[in-house]
Amino acid sequence: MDSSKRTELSEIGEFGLIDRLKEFLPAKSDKVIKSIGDDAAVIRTDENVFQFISTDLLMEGVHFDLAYTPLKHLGYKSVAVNVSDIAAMNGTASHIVVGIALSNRFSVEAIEELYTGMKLACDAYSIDLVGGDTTSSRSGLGISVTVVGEGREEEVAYRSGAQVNDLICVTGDLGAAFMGLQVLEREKQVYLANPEMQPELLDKEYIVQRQLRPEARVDVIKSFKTLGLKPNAMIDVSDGLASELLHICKESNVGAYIYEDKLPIDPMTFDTAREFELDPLTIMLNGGEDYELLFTIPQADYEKVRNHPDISVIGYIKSADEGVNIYTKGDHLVPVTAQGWNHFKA
Ligand SMILES: Nc1ncnc2c1ncn2[C@@H]1O[C@H](COP(=O)(O)OP(=O)(O)OP(=O)(O)O)[C@@H](O)[C@H]1O
Ligand SMILES: Cc1ncc(C[n+]2csc(CCOP(=O)(O)O)c2C)c(N)n1
Ligand SMILES: [Mg+2]
Repeated sequence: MDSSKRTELSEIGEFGLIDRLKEFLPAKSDKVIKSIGDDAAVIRTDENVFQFISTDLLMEGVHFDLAYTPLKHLGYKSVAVNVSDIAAMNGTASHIVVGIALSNRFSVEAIEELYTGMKLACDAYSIDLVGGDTTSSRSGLGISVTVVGEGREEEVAYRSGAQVNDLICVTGDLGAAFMGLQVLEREKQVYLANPEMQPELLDKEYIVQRQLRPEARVDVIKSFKTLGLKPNAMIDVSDGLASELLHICKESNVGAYIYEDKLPIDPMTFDTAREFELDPLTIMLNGGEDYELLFTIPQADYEKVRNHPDISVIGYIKSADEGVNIYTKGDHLVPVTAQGWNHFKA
């Protein structure tokens, strides 16, 4: 690392920074099967049992706004987003440790509310919270969760495993969490302008809940086992479909074609996007925080997913020289660019 030169974080963005750290920190032990660069690190523990480790930090003002985020939901979400990274490896989460940075603006009851949400998530995902760290903060609430899990060697799905001609699949629907956030921000502004006004959230329940209390798709991971399906590559959608597809293509050294008319969107997300004069396609591609799974499977496995209610086939893996493109409804072929969430990028 050249420390005589000053490079702005905004020049390289979050992913450029991670690439540099990855170069700087090659793994020493041959037990490290996958170091920096996937949804979780993969460590060999036993002959064919692999352990996963991943961590996610949630910062007030960046990841949540306490003006409209109930602490119980926040506790649930901070666990769910971590479990999601283990699911993205086709693994099973087992334990978490939790660090919290607090100011004395929080009461003991408020912190118990946060932990009630975490406990609910631990129960829902059958994991145990086994430790953590507590510190004071002068700049808002911070929640750091580290999760460990495991999986069998032959079942692990890396970002790097996509093969030319694979089908590209995504679970659930896209863009709902982003539109939920827009609604919450709008209601916050209305409230600030006139505290007498009641928030109008009743008809937006689904998308608001997708923002405040997302679920990790462990249900889909379980159904892979029942279906006898092992994705060639997988990632969870935290920064937006476009960004995650580009990660899979970069790591697998392949290209991709996806189809706008195959992308799954809930009618409430679509209608709310229109209400906000936003393009539903942009929201589906770049919204972020969906915590759905994006994965690729061999074409021979099509029958296994064809009638699955929670899986959409959205395109094909192509060779790298074909690029990563989307066929829009007007039949235009447009390059997919990552305009989703990227810490530091303007
Ligand atoms: N500060 C860091 N130091 C070392 N490795 C890092 C750092 N930040 C991220 N990484 C690693 O970079 C890879 C990609 O991280 P990233 O946070 O983009 O993935 P993710 O956890 O799937 O996404 P998200 O944070 O949106 O859930 C992971 O292997 C992660 O462990
Ligand atoms: C108050 C507030 N502002 C913005 C957002 C949106 N947001 C924050 S982090 C992130 C991507 C995932 O983060 P990471 O990559 O760190 O896991 C997104 C889409 C929000 N939820 N709340
Ligand atoms: Mg991830």
